[in-house]
Amino acid sequence: MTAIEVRGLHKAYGGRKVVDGVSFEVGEGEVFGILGPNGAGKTTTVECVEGLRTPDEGRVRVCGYDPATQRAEVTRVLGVQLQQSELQAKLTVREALDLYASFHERPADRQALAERLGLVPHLRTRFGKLSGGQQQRLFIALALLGDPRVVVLDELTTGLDPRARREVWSLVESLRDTGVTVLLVTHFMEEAQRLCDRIAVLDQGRIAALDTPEGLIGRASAAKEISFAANTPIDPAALRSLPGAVSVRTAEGRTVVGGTDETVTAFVSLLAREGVTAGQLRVVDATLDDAYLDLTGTDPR
Ligand SMILES: Nc1ncnc2c1ncn2[C@@H]1O[C@H](COP(=O)(O)OP(=O)(O)OP(=O)(O)O)[C@@H](O)[C@H]1O
Repeated sequence: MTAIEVRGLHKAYGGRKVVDGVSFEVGEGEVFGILGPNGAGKTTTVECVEGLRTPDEGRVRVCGYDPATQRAEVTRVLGVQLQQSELQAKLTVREALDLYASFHERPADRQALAERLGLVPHLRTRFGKLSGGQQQRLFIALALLGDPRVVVLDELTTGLDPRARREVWSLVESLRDTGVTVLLVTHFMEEAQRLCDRIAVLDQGRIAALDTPEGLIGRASAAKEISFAANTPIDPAALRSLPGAVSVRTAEGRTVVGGTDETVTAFVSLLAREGVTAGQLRVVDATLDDAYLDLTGTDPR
């Protein structure tokens, strides 16, 4: 079943189009990522899904309900991660859980949720005294209080240290295991690659690509990168003419050739033929970063 449907979504601010014909569907139980440079229209898109913005044009449905006109129904099925500033510093974790539970007709079991998210030792701690990772765990708990079928997480791990980020990732993985559908907006490639079943890359209000992480990586112009420091110079033209080679550049005394498996084999033969020794030779596979850069021409960080 389709959990989220977005079809032909358009939104402009003051005559400037920021979402320009975005369409995607998220299946039940899927973790769907939205990636894109600053200002690409990611938040505007998810805010239309949440019912916080009204589309100028297009169809948006969450579990079959229209967020613009069926707010009560959408609130029952959708959980939204709050932004940090929306909680008062003096509110304790328990008070926050009680307050947000009161917004729902049939709230989830607060104690079980607190246990699942490791919040039990912090129930009496004020929000302002929680670490960044603990605050994010509380935001996830609040998003889950209505026992939602769909959760929207927008830049969930921005500002967290690597350990806290990994902790939050495990929580999202455990959400997936319970069959909850997740719409995740992120700037982190590693996060998208690890958590998402499929990813839409948004660029200037349009979907530049929509695929699995592996599918997107396969679209990088160079599937392999050979990097080395040669003991004698190699003619760049010879490297460029290697079969499958798409790029040759030098960086910090090293030469980097982008290409395919075929390029790697031909490169090794070239070294043997020319009697060149390549020091610190490395061959690495393309990553989601490479694919993202090729698709958007911008660095994700
Ligand atoms: N209420 C608003 N009024 C006018 N312009 C807005 C409004 N909200 C967003 N914008 C503009 O619309 C564009 C898209 O913003 P949006 O927040 O959707 O992008 P984003 O992809 O989420 O960006 P970021 O990664 O920086 O959060 C930006 O140029 C932003 O300045």
